[in-house]
Amino acid sequence: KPHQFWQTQPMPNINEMDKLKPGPIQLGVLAEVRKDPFNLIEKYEWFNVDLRNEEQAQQVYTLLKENYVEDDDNMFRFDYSIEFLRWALLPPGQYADWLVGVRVNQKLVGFISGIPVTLYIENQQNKVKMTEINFLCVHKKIRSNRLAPVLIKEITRRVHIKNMWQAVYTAGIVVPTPISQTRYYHRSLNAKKLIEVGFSSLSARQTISRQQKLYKLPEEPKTPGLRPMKKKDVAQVTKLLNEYLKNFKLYFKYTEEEVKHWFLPRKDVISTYVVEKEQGIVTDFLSFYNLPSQVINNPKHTHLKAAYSYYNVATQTPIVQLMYDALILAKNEGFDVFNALDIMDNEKFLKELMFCSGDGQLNYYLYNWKLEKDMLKPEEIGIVLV
Ligand SMILES: COc1cccc(CC(=N)NC(=O)c2cccnc2OC2CCNCC2)c1
Repeated sequence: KPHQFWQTQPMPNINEMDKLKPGPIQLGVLAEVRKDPFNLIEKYEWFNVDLRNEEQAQQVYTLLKENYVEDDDNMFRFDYSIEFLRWALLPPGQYADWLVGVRVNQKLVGFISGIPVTLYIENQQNKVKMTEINFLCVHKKIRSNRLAPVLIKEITRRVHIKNMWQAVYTAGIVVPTPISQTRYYHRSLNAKKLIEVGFSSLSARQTISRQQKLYKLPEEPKTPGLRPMKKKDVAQVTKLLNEYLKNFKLYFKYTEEEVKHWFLPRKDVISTYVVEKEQGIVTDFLSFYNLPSQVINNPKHTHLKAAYSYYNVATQTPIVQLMYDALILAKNEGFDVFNALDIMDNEKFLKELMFCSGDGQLNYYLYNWKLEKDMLKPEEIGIVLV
């Protein structure tokens, strides 16, 4: 039924692709935006989640832990921590009513989030203030009550009220109309565990010890001057990042405030390492975020520890060497696997560093915007969603 709902939304559908001109599909009229929330079915009520409140944060954590995205074989489910959710959903400029919950008898049964972003689309002229949507989740027990479309419409209304008319989001499923279909790759760090949890499998000729040898990594990174990012690096990292992202057709521009929020290391959430040369010059940096998955039923392991490639900028260090060091650092931080999409320059290191392609794809979506061409290639995507 998704297509029924999505046909009602300002997303280009196949046959009208060619006659729309690039830019907003529908022009928003602030005066016409509904001032009151959409109606909910009996006993359901809207609830703005305050993630700073421990109890409310616990409610979101538990809803996601038990009901959020699973892999295609329903063997793993994302298990975002509370500290991760605070990082992801309380960035500078956040709006209190963009963390949208639905409750029944004080229990959280539905959620959707938005954060304010400024997205550059296909060139410097199209600098669009919009929302990044994430964490759409409805409790398994009340699926097909058509709650998801209401959550989407309600957060759309709350974004429109702020005079913003576009959104960016990702999804594993294909609904009208992806702007890019990216593929995900994973690099084994702990071969034995990946086999024990069923993430990897052995072919006839492979053995666990052969796999461990194949994916073995040095104890320490190779690049001289590689160290955890500190506050004093913020200005240089901001310059490096903004300069690098201009190479792509879809990217955010970061203030120093935003770089502080998104890149300063947070234990068990985000790891960022910089390469510092003589006189304190920072020439490169790498970053990855911590998103464990619950192993749904496994006698030996409850979780898969996964690091996800975030933003990596290599101006002096070869990208393959920088990412090889990322693998070593992630291994030393205790991760079992390192995941990456084939976006930005990732193709340059995926094969050489022995990443295997995953069985699914991650689709990028832009709400209410027609691109010059219908799709962007993955290597033209310069944004990473968590
Ligand atoms: C291994 O445990 C999993 C638990 C749930 C889903 C998946 C497969 C999957 N859907 N993976 C991704 O979407 C993915 C693969 C590589 C890099 N980033 C990704 O997703 C990120 C970005 C989008 N929001 C979720 C996290 C795997």
